[in-house]
Amino acid sequence: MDRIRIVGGNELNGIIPISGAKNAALPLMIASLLTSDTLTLENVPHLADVELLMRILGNHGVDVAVNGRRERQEDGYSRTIHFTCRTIVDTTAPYELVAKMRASFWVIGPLLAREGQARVSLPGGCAIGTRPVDLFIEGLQALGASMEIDGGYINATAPKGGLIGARYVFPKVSVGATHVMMMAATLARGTTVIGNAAREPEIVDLANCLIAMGAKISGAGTSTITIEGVTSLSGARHRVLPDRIETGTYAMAVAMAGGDVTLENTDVALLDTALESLRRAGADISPTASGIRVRRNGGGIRPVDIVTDPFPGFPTDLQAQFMALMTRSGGISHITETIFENRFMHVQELARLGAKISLSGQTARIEGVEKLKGAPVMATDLRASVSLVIAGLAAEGETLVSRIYHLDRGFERLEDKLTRCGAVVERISD
Ligand SMILES: CC(=O)N[C@H]1[C@@H](OP(=O)(O)OP(=O)(O)OC[C@H]2O[C@@H](n3ccc(=O)[nH]c3=O)[C@H](O)[C@@H]2O)O[C@H](CO)[C@@H](O)[C@@H]1O
Ligand SMILES: C=C(OP(=O)(O)O)C(=O)O
Repeated sequence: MDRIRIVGGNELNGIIPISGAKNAALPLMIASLLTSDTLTLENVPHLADVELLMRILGNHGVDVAVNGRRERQEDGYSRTIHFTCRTIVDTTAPYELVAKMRASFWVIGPLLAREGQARVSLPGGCAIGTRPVDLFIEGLQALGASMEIDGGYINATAPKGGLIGARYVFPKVSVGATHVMMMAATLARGTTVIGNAAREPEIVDLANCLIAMGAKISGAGTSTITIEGVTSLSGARHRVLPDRIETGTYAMAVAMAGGDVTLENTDVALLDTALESLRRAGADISPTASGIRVRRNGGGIRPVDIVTDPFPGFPTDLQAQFMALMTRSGGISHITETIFENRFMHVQELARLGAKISLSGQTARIEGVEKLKGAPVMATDLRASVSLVIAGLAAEGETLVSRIYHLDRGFERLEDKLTRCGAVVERISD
């Protein structure tokens, strides 16, 4: 199994191109199930999750054509991909595929809206909490669907004549359930109003693509989204928005290792809260014409407390990376995780590098240390894995990160992007 070897101690200097967002590309690809025309997506990152979703969509009858591969290598292998689903050939999403990636469960919305039925396995995904699907069930029930759990699958059936628009207020903010409800409602009869909707930029990106396909949606990016159902959607061409989690991850890597890096093809507005926390920690951050310049020269890392929250709060997907940074701060910081109850799997691995972290409920107390020392580590989820890479950049000697298939789910050309900025990072294939 591949591992990543990092020799710490080098500053990062140069340019890192930011890829299209995994968490936008996935729902956008799924939206191709809503139309018999071609949906063309530009800036699709080359990631294991994207490849897997292509297979899952193929199973439902989506024809996938890739072009533009490596058309601009500097942009990070982003590809333009055409998705065409003339007819849905299978409304079942099997366990073998859905168990590997949680977002694949989201096909339930378009399948139900277009075909009136779906049989979708209960999902898997990163091991960061129990991650139930009650909100999806309640939301789709509000649109008139009958939802039954049978043998690990959800059998969903729309009323005769299709889903019916309704007003539904989520009892808790959910990104996935908002994506699904929004997609399902585009083809429902009448108007749907989603209350307490997720406001993440990826929701806005999906809404913009659906609008380009002919959907009538207003309010995406606020907590109330209104969707007026239409009878059919057409094809469209849409560019996937920049990955704000990848952006924040590299910004934290620079803050950790020191240096001066410009993150290209991204936007400060996508991660205000996280960048503000980084500024308080001592990084110098400024917007450029096409991205963000991050610097930390000389000064130490200051301790900063954070609490994760739905957008526009501090993203849970950057919590592990920020914790890695705080292990080298000049004091004590606290990190509280409010989204996922089991998202501290990186704590014991960071401890192998010499970090001093104690946990009390959902809060970690991090006592900054003078130095970290390289060690073999492994991670059990995507963002935890990259937090170990960040720690390794500042650790003395060699850090070997195993189980890096997690990293390949969400970081395009990670070792290449870091190496070009002066880090010593290499993939070892055993
Ligand atoms: C592919 C993708 O975009 N994944 C992101 C998405 O995951 P995902 O969409 O799975 O996360 P949600 O926003 O749905 O989860 C938020 C919270 O709601 C809970 N919940 C969710 C659904 C439900 O039916 N019942 C329920 O209780 C979850 O267990 C969690 O505690 O948003 C998360 C929160 O920003 C990110 O960490 C993930 O990277
Ligand atoms: C948790 C994540 O992904 P998923 O929702 O697919 O498990 C993530 O992107 O950090």
